[in-house]
Amino acid sequence: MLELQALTRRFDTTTAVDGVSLTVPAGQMLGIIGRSGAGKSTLLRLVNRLVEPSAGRILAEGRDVTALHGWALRAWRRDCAMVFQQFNLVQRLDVLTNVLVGRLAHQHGLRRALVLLTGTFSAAERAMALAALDRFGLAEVALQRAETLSGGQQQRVALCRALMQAPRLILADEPIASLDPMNARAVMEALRQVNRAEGITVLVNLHHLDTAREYCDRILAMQAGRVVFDGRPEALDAARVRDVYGITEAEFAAEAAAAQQRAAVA
Ligand SMILES: Nc1ncnc2c1ncn2[C@@H]1O[C@H](COP(=O)(O)OP(=O)(O)OP(=O)(O)O)[C@@H](O)[C@H]1O
Repeated sequence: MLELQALTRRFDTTTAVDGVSLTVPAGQMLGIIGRSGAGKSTLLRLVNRLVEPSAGRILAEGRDVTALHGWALRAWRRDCAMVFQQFNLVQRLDVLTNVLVGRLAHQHGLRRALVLLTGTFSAAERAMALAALDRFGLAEVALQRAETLSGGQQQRVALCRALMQAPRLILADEPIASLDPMNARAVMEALRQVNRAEGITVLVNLHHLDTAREYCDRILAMQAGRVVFDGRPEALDAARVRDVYGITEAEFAAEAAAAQQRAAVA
């Protein structure tokens, strides 16, 4: 179970996340929605401490994550795999190696240095990476350079890399914002599969309400750093959207489409 207690992050005059309190049961698929600048990315990055809180606490199974440092913080970050909007693969490397990179989180000291220098992973690790790729229909492209793959394929490779960390939590920051609808669907299906099959908790930032409704157990809507809705997807109907955001669902969707277009050309 993940618990956020009055979590706050300020950047100069902006309060990106403003006193967010929330409990996420293990195995939940939580969709976080909000207009641009609502604080979604900052919230995710607070969870794995890529961004440090200005105030508040994060607890994981009762343990104070906010107080961790050194190896314990590294172990927490390994528990929280991150999936990014732009995939963040090494384009000139082959797909299999990109996936194996996720395993580096489990290597330390001399062994890690050796792997980094020589790129030699064990047969067991390579088999694990291939199995992950195979699960998402990507085994055939394992030896191709990442740059030869479509965006949707690249994002699924990034998910395989995340799984190599053997995470407890996946933090997916706008994972489908740069993808066309078909690829977006494939990536959301893959995320759901991982959530359902392994019971990995997923926190996923989304621009599209419909996607959040279709795939998530629960939706958190943010506005100006605050939680303005937290509940079952079906409770966030058109009337509630208007209530919460002061715009219609169609306007919300149009904004999301514009954001998606900006992401695609970025
Ligand atoms: N490193 C930073 N320095 C200064 N301001 C920041 C920083 N990161 C985020 N912010 C500000 O905090 C607010 C929330 O940003 P955040 O990226 O978390 O929102 P978001 O909901 O993810 O938006 P988007 O959907 O556009 O990615 C914004 O006003 C943003 O400009």
